[in-house]
Amino acid sequence: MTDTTPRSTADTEGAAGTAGAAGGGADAPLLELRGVGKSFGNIRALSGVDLRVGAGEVTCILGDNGAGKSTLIKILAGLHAPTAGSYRVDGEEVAFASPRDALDRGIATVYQDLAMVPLMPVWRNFFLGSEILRKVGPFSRLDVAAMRRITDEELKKMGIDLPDIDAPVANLSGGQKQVVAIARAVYFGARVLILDEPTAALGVKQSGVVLKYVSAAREAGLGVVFITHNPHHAYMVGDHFVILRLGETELDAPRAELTLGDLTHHMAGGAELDALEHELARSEGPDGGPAVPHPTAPADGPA
Ligand SMILES: Nc1ncnc2c1ncn2[C@@H]1O[C@H](COP(=O)(O)OP(=O)(O)OP(=O)(O)O)[C@@H](O)[C@H]1O
Repeated sequence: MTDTTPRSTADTEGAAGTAGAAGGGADAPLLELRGVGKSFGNIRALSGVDLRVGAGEVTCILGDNGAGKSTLIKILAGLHAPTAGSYRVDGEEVAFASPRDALDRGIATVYQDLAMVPLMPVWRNFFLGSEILRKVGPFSRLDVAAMRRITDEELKKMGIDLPDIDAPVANLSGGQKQVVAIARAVYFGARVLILDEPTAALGVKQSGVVLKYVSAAREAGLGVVFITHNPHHAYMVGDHFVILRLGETELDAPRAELTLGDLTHHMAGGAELDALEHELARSEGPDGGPAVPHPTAPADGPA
């Protein structure tokens, strides 16, 4: 199931070079966290988290509110430094000082707000912050033709056919916006895509569109970290699953060891849910009826 083929010769050389230098070995994962923790003063947001993300692999991080997902993303993206454990890229330990450092190593994060300017055209958003310029006499001008052409080509490469790349991004559906953001990250050299709940605000059909491109990114050999609340979405594309609860790893398993039912059960509370079921079963009477009458049950005897 897992394809560890690097995307390009450049990737192979880069990965092998740094991994070799750090003693990580040629088969070092793209990303690896070992025993990572993060505290904010007395608040421990994450503790003892391990994570490995390989090329051509989708690792899903699931968890309820407050589980530590955002903190984990921020560590991976170079926004937070971990307060415990180690972070390795291509087998080499890193200490990112900023998201720019992470981007330079090919780690791109697509946040829920997508960092797009709604009223600007699709192509302009595609190149936002990395515009192509051309010299006109002593001046530099935006090379609109080149940016339009590349945007169109890159979207088509990912199988995205937008009717009009001159339309403002605000006109796109939520799913299309996510997909444009993914294509943009891939074009600018992402080897690892971190997707922050990309389907959270979407309906079934639009979620399907996004999940299709998560798969496409995997097929292109990228490592994908897919953060979600939704076990159904995770199971459709995931190769590996990590569930966080209150900052700790509750489950860490490859797809082969887990059914969708298991994943849903764990997300719904796992052991806590079992204990609740057990308690509810115990409150049933010997004949299977409730030992304590249900509040809406009619009282015995004359009214
Ligand atoms: N900058 C911060 N300062 C103090 N506490 C923080 C900070 N960031 C996160 N926390 C705490 O760390 C814990 C984990 O938060 P985090 O936002 O990572 O969870 P989450 O899984 O992303 O939740 P949600 O799905 O609700 O966004 C929470 O208890 C939160 O209050």
